[in-house]
Amino acid sequence: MATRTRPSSKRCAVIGGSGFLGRHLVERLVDRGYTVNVFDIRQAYELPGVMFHQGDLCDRQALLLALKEVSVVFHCASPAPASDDRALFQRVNIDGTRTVIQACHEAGVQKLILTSSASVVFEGTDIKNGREDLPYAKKPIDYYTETKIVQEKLVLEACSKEKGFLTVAIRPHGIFGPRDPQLVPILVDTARRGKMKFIIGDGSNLVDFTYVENVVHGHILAAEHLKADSPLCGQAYHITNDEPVRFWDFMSQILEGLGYSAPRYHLPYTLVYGIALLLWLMALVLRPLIRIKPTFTPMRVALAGTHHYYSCARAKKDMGYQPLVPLQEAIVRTVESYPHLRKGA
Ligand SMILES: NC(=O)c1ccc[n+]([C@@H]2O[C@H](COP(=O)([O-])OP(=O)(O)OC[C@H]3O[C@@H](n4cnc5c(N)ncnc54)[C@H](O)[C@@H]3O)[C@@H](O)[C@H]2O)c1
Ligand SMILES: CC(C)CCC[C@@H](C)[C@H]1CC[C@H]2C3=C(CC[C@]12C)[C@@]1(C)CC[C@H](O)[C@@H](C(=O)O)[C@@H]1CC3
Repeated sequence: MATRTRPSSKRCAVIGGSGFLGRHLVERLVDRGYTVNVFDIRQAYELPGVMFHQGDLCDRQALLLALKEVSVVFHCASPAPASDDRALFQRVNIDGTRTVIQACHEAGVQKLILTSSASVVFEGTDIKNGREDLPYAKKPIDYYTETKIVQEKLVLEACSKEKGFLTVAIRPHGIFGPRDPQLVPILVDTARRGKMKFIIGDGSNLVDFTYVENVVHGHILAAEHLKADSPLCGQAYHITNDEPVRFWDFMSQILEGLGYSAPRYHLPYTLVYGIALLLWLMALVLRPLIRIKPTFTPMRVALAGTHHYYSCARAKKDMGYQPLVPLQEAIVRTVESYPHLRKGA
């Protein structure tokens, strides 16, 4: 059992703090006067006022060192969705989150803020202005989503006013911004391979894309509003840009901003989804022999061809959330941040 010293409310830990969202969160926390411990399997940068602890979150002893005298923990670590590795997701998102909760108890942590995902309720059919009371997906499309559901339940069920351990889950959707290793790089790579010529479906589907600084703002508000007498205890909150946009308009704006052509030709949604499912099954069967990573996974096709946007009214009401950066400005800032991905660069 770790020896407890009184934690300061401005001392926090960010698990996954070397990642895209984690690093933006760490930078903002430092600006706001927090002392930050980063816990991650890799150290990606150095920052004054930030102490790095390298380790696997499944290792309780390693975690305990990073949680010493910490009162607030942000848990935003996860394997990348593209890894599609069931055992890894199970180990990190489920078993590892149990370990995080246990280590928080042992270290005397008072608040745990989990980065969940709005996808926990998405199973490939339209969601329009979805609220947090939508049921969890009964048939999640991929392992990532399957384990994010269990992870969120574990964290919310651990909330206990009696034990003085408060938890909340933030559900962002489609995070984008500078240094994102997923959305823009995958999009550009697909365009460079000549595969971004087609619009899946009729192109009218509305979705949420959320600028990383708004997601960070939602996390910090949640941490600061999470109190024993607040409605946040044990609840999930959507954090979005509150400006649903046509999926294909958003993609086209990023592509054209970087000098690539926007997709023009339409393909029927069911056809592309069927092909993606077939490719995914083939990749699964061949996995012991060869590792194939299809670009058009069933999850990506579902996200590209359906409506999925969420209401953030609960976050506005309970924690005074408002997006700080509007969508158009966010797109401009994002495009400018990727000069190395411009066509011809
Ligand atoms: N990117 C999005 O669009 C999006 C949307 C909704 C929710 N989320 C969630 O936000 C969180 C952050 O995502 P991101 O996009 O910044 O991903 P990211 O891959 O950039 O960051 C994840 C970090 O977790 C670390 N990590 C992974 N396994 C670990 C382990 N076993 N122990 C310690 N550290 C480990 C990685 O090293 C990485 O630095 C994740 O929980 C993700 O599920 C992301
Ligand atoms: C190949 C094309 C059809 C699409 C190319 C762009 C995609 C790589 C992105 C478009 C929407 C993105 C997205 C995610 C990953 C990258 C995209 C598929 C998530 C699945 C990442 C994990 C998050 O938890 C999801 C969320 O709920 O926010 C993301 C949803 C959007």
